[in-house]
Amino acid sequence: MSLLELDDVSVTYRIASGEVPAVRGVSLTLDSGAALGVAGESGSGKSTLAMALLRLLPKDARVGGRILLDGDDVLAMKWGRLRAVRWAEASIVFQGAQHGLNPVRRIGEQIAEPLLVHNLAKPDAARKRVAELLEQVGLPAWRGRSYPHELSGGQRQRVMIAMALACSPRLIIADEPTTALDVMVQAQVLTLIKELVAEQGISLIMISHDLSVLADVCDQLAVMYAGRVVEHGPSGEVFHEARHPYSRALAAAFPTVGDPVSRMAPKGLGGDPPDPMHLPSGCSFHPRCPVALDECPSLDVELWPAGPGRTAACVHVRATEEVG
Ligand SMILES: Nc1ncnc2c1ncn2[C@@H]1O[C@H](COP(=O)(O)OP(=O)(O)OP(=O)(O)O)[C@@H](O)[C@H]1O
Repeated sequence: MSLLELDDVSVTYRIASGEVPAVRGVSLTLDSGAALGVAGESGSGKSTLAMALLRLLPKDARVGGRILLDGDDVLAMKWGRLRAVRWAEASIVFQGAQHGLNPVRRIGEQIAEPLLVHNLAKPDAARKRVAELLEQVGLPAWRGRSYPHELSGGQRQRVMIAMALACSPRLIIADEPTTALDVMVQAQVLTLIKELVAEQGISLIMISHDLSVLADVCDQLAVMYAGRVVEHGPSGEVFHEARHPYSRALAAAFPTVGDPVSRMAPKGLGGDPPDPMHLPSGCSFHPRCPVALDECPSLDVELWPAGPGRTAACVHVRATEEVG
């Protein structure tokens, strides 16, 4: 059984001027110990999807479809069960660690908190576990007595990872975990995440707009555009031989891990991502697509088979696979 199964998941935000369909019909699975990367430009729905997984969305968000964590229906969970699942079974590392830490409490107390709150350790055992966790993320145990402002950005992000690991979750969701860091520190934190996944058998969902970072860390990649998955498959293949023109543009935008141009629009793509309240007809990507056909504005796109273990939502893929 998969650790996580998303079946036709959609998220719509209700705002004063109408409804924002931020995530549309996403179906994905994640096996135990596997790492899935979710890529896409700003606004493609990546963070909304991540937050939906642990029901962390604001009240104005309506979630549809099914999210199964170890066979348990997350959307139907009672509050008490959901609290236990967060941290103890699955935890999230957000970007910009400085905002996730309490500035007036010592690092060690903050790492110990989930252990104590979930009754997973008594204070003495929690102290030992904090020292162990700090070492695991490459920080000396005495750092537990520091305050967040005494640490660098990279060290703070390591602390956030230690917090996420505290209750030994089976799944970590990392939302742009290295975006706020400089290139060298970014590479160190990525290496740490890779080691944790490989050595501790933790499953990972990593979100980034940088396909090269995801390809480096993850086994599988899902590329999102305008709330939909437009390509999915083994990460090396999606990165090096993308079948969807949008994934190709994303891959070309980030040739090396940690490229500082990472906030720029994908190379070769004109225009901006569409406003979700006014999505283009047919394939949402057609107004920016360099290989669009006359039929694309009225095409009913879906994820078509694009080779072994791969799918892509592009008319060219459908045509090739039909012929092949
Ligand atoms: N609370 C909210 N209320 C209304 N709309 C929202 C809300 N949060 C996000 N959105 C909209 O949902 C869409 C998806 O946003 P989301 O933050 O999930 O994208 P993203 O791919 O994670 O982008 P980024 O990389 O910039 O974080 C965007 O159009 C965004 O404006």
